[in-house]
Amino acid sequence: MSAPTANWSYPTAIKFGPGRVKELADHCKAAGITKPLLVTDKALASLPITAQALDILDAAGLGRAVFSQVDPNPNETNMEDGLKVYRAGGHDGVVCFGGGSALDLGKMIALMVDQPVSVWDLEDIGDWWTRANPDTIAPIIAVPTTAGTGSEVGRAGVLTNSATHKKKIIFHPKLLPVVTICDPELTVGMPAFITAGTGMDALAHCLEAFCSPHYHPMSQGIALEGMRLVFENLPKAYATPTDIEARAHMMSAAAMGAVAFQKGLGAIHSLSHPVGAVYGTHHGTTNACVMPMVLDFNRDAIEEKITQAAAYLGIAGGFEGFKARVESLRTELGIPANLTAMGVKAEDLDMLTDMALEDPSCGGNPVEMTRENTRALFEACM
Ligand SMILES: NC(=O)c1ccc[n+]([C@@H]2O[C@H](COP(=O)([O-])OP(=O)(O)OC[C@H]3O[C@@H](n4cnc5c(N)ncnc54)[C@H](O)[C@@H]3O)[C@@H](O)[C@H]2O)c1
Ligand SMILES: [Fe+2]
Repeated sequence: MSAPTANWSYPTAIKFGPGRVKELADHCKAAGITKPLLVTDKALASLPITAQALDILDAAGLGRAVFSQVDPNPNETNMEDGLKVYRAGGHDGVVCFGGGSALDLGKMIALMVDQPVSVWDLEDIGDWWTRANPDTIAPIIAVPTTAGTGSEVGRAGVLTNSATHKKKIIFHPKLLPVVTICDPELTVGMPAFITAGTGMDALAHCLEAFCSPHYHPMSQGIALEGMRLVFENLPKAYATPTDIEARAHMMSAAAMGAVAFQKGLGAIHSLSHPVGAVYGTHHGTTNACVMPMVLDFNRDAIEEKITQAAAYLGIAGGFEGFKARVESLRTELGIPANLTAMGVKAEDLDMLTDMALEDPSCGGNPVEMTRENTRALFEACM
């Protein structure tokens, strides 16, 4: 099988397949966007894939501009700078082009063009999103260049509050892109450690959704098949960056992870969010680092489910076999085996524990997270 090409409409319109970025201008026009602001990050802005996307917009006569002041783990200053460019340029839509950082920041710009409330009032808590004026949210087209976060099919963006160093999940139903272009050729140039970390983020989404106790059989099925795609294709994409078929399957797995995690996330993400916010570590790499320890932490609640998953995935040895597979994948991908190796300091563990317990991902963890067991989990990760 070569890399698949397909048009999907779940959960939004997904134009999937190699080379499909060429359709970018057509989709802008169809969405009523005549003057897109392309939001990307500083490193991507100088790469040929970004020049190619801009050429496509230029050839169609769309009056585009670029905003690339996007940090990894983007913050509200990036958003405010982007909003100034958006408003000054009279733009009428956002093309989010990049990894999760650029996608999320582009979504925040689209959301906050003209809102009566602060972005922090739109955190993914209860019905806070109803505080926003939906009519001023700009249309979003997403073009992922990593295969991990799934932000391209999600209705949330992660924004770091640079004053408090807390990562906040900002939610609105209209943050779902009107069209997503999943072109695996765009992911070929990712640095190897980003291929590894983003791919493990997709696995973390599928695994945590699968283990979450909430009732959502549709997500359960998607999460299981998403895990299969990661186990089979991430080592191939890492070893042979030009393997377009493996890259395509990883793009599917990333989107599936984000679809699945409406069922819930868990301790992997609630630990990883504060670590990323405080130390600036890569999100997916941090998730992968703590994944085996979180499996142990949740063992009593998930052993049966993981044993079923292992059988489907062709992994021998039930829970232990599954955990060993995660550990060997982590080693194969060159991901640190503990948080100490990622720069986390023992003296920060109390603060990180407090922050983890505030993270909304805690709510989806199959074992209740308390101050005592979360602190012990952090220690086990060091
Ligand atoms: N919205 C969501 O649902 C969601 C889910 C998970 C994570 N996130 C967030 O997404 C962010 C992480 O996103 P990410 O893991 O995609 O990393 P990223 O967007 O921070 O990108 C990592 C690095 O890879 C580079 N890069 C990206 N694509 C490239 C390519 N094709 N070629 C060469 N270099 C490339 C970027 O320039 C950057 O330096 C975090 O802020 C995380 O919290 C959001
Ligand atoms: Fe994630």
